[in-house]
Amino acid sequence: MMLSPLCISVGRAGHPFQQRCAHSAYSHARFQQESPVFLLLLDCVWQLWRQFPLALGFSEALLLRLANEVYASDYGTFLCNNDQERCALGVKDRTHCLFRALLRPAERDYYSNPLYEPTELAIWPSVHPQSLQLWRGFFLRWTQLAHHLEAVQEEIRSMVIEWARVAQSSAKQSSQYKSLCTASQHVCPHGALQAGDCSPAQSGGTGRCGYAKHKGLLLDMQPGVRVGMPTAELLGLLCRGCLSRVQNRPSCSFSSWPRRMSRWNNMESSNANTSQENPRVLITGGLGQLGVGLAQMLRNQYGPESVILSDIKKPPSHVYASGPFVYADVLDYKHLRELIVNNRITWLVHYSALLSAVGEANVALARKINITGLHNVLDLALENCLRLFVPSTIGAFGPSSPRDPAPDLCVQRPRTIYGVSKVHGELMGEYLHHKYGLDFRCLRYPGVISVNTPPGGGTTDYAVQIFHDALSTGHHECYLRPDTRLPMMHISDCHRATVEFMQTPDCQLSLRTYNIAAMSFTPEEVAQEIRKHLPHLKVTYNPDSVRQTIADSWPVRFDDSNARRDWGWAPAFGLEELVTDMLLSVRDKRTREGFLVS
Ligand SMILES: NC(=O)c1ccc[n+]([C@@H]2O[C@H](COP(=O)([O-])OP(=O)(O)OC[C@H]3O[C@@H](n4cnc5c(N)ncnc54)[C@H](O)[C@@H]3O)[C@@H](O)[C@H]2O)c1
Ligand SMILES: C[C@@H](O)[C@H](N)C(=O)O
Repeated sequence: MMLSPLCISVGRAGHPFQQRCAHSAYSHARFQQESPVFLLLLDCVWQLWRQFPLALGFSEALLLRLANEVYASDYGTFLCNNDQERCALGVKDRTHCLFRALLRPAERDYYSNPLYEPTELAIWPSVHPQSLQLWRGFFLRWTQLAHHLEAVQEEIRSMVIEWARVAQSSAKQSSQYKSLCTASQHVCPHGALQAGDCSPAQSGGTGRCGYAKHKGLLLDMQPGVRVGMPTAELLGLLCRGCLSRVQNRPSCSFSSWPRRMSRWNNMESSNANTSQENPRVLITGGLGQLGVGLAQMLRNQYGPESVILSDIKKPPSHVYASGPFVYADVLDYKHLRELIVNNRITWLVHYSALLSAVGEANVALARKINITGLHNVLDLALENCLRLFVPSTIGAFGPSSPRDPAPDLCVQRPRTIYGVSKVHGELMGEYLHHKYGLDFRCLRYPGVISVNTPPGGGTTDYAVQIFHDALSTGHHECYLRPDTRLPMMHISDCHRATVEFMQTPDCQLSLRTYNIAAMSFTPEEVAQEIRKHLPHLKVTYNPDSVRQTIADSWPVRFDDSNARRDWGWAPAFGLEELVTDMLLSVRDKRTREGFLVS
């Protein structure tokens, strides 16, 4: 702890403890030199501790102990004004040192912060008056409150110990973990919940399983563990959905939980309820290549009425007949808000965007839809406590990014407005997640290959068109060079990844933005694979400079190991399966629509 030597100095440097507090804060007499400077220091440290509960290695209990010891102590640590006085009186020989006592293992354990996460990063406390709070643990220590503080600390400690124990028996645990963490089975100690959200704390709830993670703390209780009231309160604190209830409870000593969560204090979390029910999903830009199929997959799981497709264009009749559709322009904030409120939306999937090639042709519009539209959606998600999914893309990387493979975290300097807007989306979402707890989730999709809805003007579109050409004219003119390798994915893998990711409990996510990968091929390789079925396919190459430049700046492969590890991502389609499926589906579609099939 660094303090300005001009203001305060601590310990050996010679803070005059005797003058400042010898006559005790409990006495009515006041001497000229008396001043609770050390107490002020402790209060400052407590403010830091409160704003950054994971950043300091000690607990509030240590600060309270020091605050007491400085006025009335069995130890000699705070006696006298300086070393000279202490030597003259033989304080060191005739008394015991408090700090040595505090370093004994039992004491050390007791005063350590079980939530402590070492980090290299500097912490920047807020010094706004509204950020500074009354140190209730000290100033109201004779009231009921203090007892709860201890109880909660004890609960945290025992849960951390329990977690360490459980983590050790990992083989059995990991399979249990996987199965228990699937959304349908996920139940927290407060009652049933899914997808990582939490219902309001209920006293004495019995957890069939319990998962709570708040910034690195994973609490994992065995099925059948009886959870006492303080645990339920604690878990309530650690789970976003419960914050409002618990923080407003006067007996809860954590009423001063970090400021960054204060947004949740003032509102009833809709997720608290909805986590027990099916989500209610709104998809923006839903009539593009990806929206209709995703809606179908979600409707199969949650019922047709639970998913609303929206877009600014007229839906084809089969889409209109398949479930709710509404007109929604992402640039119209008020209307979007009305839709979200009136339909009690809990998940928002934000698909509206101009893709890479179209975006370059109309930068102003791309900026508006991809950035202004995104801001509207982020604000609405935050306001209404929605789980927000925003797709990103291989296009979020640029020529200075590692290309083979591109990891989740690396330099991102895309050269398209599309890519820039996507990086902006990733960063804004993550920022709001870290600052306000927004449940932001983002997958970087590869080029997606589908049959039913044509792609909306991207650089990877050739990989869809080639199948249609192969089955119609037998000739495809490719706008990319034959050796342009890009990550690609079958649409059903893309939808499955999205749904699985959305259902993953918060506690399993170590990132908010993940790469997902399935395969990576060049135009020549996909043509070769198609020729195994249609040997007559002819492909000519006429590279388009805009799209070729874009493709050359993108990764050739994605590293998706984090997605595989954290939430079990695994693609079902490789190139061979993709080609077989695409040829079948395109043939079917063309036949149904009365087109010639070669
Ligand atoms: N398709 C892919 O290969 C791919 C790959 C990576 C990421 N993505 C991302 O997935 C999302 C969906 O992609 P897609 O392929 O379905 O895109 P798409 O271009 O096919 O569809 C986008 C939809 O947004 C709609 N839209 C445009 N302006 C709008 C506005 N103002 N308000 C509401 N809607 C508006 C369009 O009408 C269109 O239906 C996009 O964000 C895209 O960046 C797609
Ligand atoms: C890759 C993806 O973002 C989109 N298909 C595009 O090419 O723009």
